[in-house]
Amino acid sequence: MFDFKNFFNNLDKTMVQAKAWVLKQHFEGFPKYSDFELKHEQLPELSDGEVLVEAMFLSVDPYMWPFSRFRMQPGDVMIGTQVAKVIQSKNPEFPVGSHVVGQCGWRTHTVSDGTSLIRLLNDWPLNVSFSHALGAIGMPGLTALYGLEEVLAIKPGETLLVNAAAGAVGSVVGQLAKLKGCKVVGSAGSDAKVAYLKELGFDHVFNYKTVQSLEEALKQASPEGYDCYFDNVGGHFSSVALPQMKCFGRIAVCGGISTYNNKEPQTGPYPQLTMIMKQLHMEGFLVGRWEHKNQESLKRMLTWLQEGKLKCTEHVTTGFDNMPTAFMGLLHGENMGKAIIKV
Ligand SMILES: NC(=O)C1=CN([C@@H]2O[C@H](COP(=O)(O)OP(=O)(O)OC[C@H]3O[C@@H](n4cnc5c(N)ncnc54)[C@H](OP(=O)(O)O)[C@@H]3O)[C@@H](O)[C@H]2O)C=CC1
Ligand SMILES: CCCCC/C=C\CC(=O)/C=C/C=C/C=C\[C@@H](O)CCCC(=O)O
Repeated sequence: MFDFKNFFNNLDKTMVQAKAWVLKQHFEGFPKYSDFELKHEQLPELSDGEVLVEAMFLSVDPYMWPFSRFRMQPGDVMIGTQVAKVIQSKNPEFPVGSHVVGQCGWRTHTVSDGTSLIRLLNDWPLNVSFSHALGAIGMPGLTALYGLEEVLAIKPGETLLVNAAAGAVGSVVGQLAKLKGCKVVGSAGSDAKVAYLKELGFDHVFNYKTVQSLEEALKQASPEGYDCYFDNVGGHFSSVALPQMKCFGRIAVCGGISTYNNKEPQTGPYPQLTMIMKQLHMEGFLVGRWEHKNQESLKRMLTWLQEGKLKCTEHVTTGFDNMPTAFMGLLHGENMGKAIIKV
């Protein structure tokens, strides 16, 4: 006689209840709560080679806006990276209790076959939060490092301008530039962020939302202009910053967050004449271009962190159900440092 009671009892134990945030419809302008939908799902028992990971920390990033438009369809689970713990395993490379970082999306639990999507966080220092694998010791930190070294090739004594400077990428950009012996000018959207950046050692910082004139603020910060510009914001800010570049200046186009929420494309002064007259070099980049360097680069970043040369600040939102809130908060500039969700 088949023991249905035992079967269903065991079935519940092996089938994990997971939650996932899906994109209900594409964002039109600034994201709204109604653009997201929380789904519940039962995950199947593991097959050989698979692991079940449970999210500990999840990242919200600006790229999720543009990437959702180009990489996702309504109904897809929101893209994103998380730090997770292996809670069930049929893959000897990922023992239960190990920690991973992976592009699992906005999910509480994920079944993975252990391929490229997840990476073991082996030998992670006990005194360093795993969450930093989503920030300074992860994709944003690498973005800062590669933008400075590979794109700008910044040299000691040069003057760097960085906007969104109190954020995950910008705050690392400024600190690394200081380590490289540069003068660093940063902009951010609150007085608290300005104070934080001055504590980090930025030479000059201003609140772009409250200055009388952005042009004057840039001139006062560096009357002789800028050798390098690490652009996270684009739009009007960059239109004003470009004419203040020194001749042969270099611009790393990292992001354009001032434009992501626009329903209509922004138009502004065209850069060509300024670029010709000042013989500027402007280069867009994606952090994945140097993936082959990530292992050595992450070791360098971790060393600077442990030596106290790199400070990592996080803006923590608690609760998986608050992911849309954290994401929209990021786009509103509510975060100082790396925006993460602690489950
Ligand atoms: N090219 C690449 O490979 C990568 C690019 N990026 C880009 O780098 C930039 C920074 O990313 P990240 O550090 O993760 O994010 P941040 O942690 O810096 O958070 C975003 C910040 O952008 C600022 N911001 C938001 N909306 C606007 C606006 N309308 N105008 C001006 N500033 C705004 C806010 O700070 P504030 O208080 O200053 O307004 C906000 O805190 C983004 O543009 C992102 O797309 C990130 C990773 C990889
Ligand atoms: C496809 C349009 C790209 C527009 C670029 C906009 C912003 C730049 C930016 O923020 C880039 C971020 C890059 C992140 C890279 C790696 C990952 O952690 C995200 C991977 C997402 C994916 O590939 O699915």
